Amino acid sequence: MASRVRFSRTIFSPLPSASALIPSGSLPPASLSLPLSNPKPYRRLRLPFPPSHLPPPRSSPAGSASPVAAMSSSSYDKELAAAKKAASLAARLCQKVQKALLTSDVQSKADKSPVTVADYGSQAIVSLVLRKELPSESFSLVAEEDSADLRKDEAQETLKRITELVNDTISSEYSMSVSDEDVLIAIDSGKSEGGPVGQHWVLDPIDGTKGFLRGDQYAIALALLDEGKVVLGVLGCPNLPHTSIANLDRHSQNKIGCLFYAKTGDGAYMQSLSDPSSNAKIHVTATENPADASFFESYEAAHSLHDLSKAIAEKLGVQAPPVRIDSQAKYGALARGDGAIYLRFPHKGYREKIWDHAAGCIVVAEAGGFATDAAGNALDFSKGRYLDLDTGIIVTNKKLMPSLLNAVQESIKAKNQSASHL
Ligand SMILES: Nc1ncnc2c1ncn2[C@@H]1O[C@H](COP(=O)(O)O)[C@@H](O)[C@H]1OP(=O)(O)O
Ligand SMILES: [Mg+2]
Repeated sequence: MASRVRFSRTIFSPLPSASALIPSGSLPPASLSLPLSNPKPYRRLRLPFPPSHLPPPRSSPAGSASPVAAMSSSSYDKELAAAKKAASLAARLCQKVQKALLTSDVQSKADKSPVTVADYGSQAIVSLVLRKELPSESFSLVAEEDSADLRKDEAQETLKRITELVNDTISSEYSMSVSDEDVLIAIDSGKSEGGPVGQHWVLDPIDGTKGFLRGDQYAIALALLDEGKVVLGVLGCPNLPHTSIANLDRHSQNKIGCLFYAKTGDGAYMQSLSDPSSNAKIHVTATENPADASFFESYEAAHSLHDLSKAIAEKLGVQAPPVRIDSQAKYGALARGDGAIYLRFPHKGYREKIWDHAAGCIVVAEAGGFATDAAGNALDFSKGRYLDLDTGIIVTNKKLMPSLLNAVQESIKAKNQSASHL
């Protein structure tokens, strides 16, 4: 029996009433309306949004096996500060939308429009904040969304809601206001192809859309690549409890909302999304004995082969049931020692994107863990928008990795043999 880590509505802090968020009866079912704070005398924002381009090539250290770069710990300080700010504001926007979704009687859970609003809004905020905080740098963003659908006539109401939400959210930090067109341009700055040369931001504006719609886990995942290596990563996990999910029953009343961050050579940290002063260094578990280990996998069976994970866990001697949660929140939870292993085996034909692993990968690596593909190769983020992978992704601490890799390879072999006998 899997341990399904679900988070009911009761875990959210006191909510505004649904009617405060959605005018009663005035909206069609697919609509989502959020309140605007009192408008301030905004200065119109005109950001330079050049088409994404690559900075001139720099001499790069010879490629090491690690996807995480080795740099001095003073590097990337201002980039990390900007990334934390961007992910925190994007998380705030997503929280507003999820609260409205969960408290709305109008909205159907199967309706994808809230996630659309939050996806686009989150991507626009991250893009705007990075440009605002790092104005002099060339800017390349590899991100999940583009504005093509939002530019269609039928999407204009949605676009207006997104712009309102973005303005409402950034008004807590900036005296500026953006137009619909600014939002579209900000979203489209995420069209970069990435690659091995120069610096590229990598963003999943909402990782784990299924979890977001269910009211469960999701993450805002932002990383920076430099010469093909991940040099920093930030994971905003608005619904993750501050303390271990391994003891969820005891801590079910605990506060939620975590921001994980890491920069190459500097360790991994966690802070409360609502209280930046609360940061603490985190480490993966030191568990060497698989019998003491627990493992994470996707909540959604469509995202990862649960049968294969079960076979691997049995072969390894893991006793605990799987802990199933959505999104890169799994990387964050593993990095702070909630569990020892993360197994991910997408169904045949699925291509992993770099934004689904870059931030999680450096958070775990800086916490003392390691992510590889099922053949034991380090993940390579330098090949563009996709990771070219052998079969799956496994994550654990360095002591457990050899025996885990062995169990993974034997289990895959056994699965392939039994498939060839059918
Ligand atoms: N068919 C699929 N197989 C594997 N992963 C998928 C599939 N469809 C979407 N995903 C992505 O898997 C990641 C979440 O997986 P999980 O929560 O199971 O770890 C998300 O990045 C999600 O995309 P998205 O970011 O659009 O939600
Ligand atoms: Mg994703």
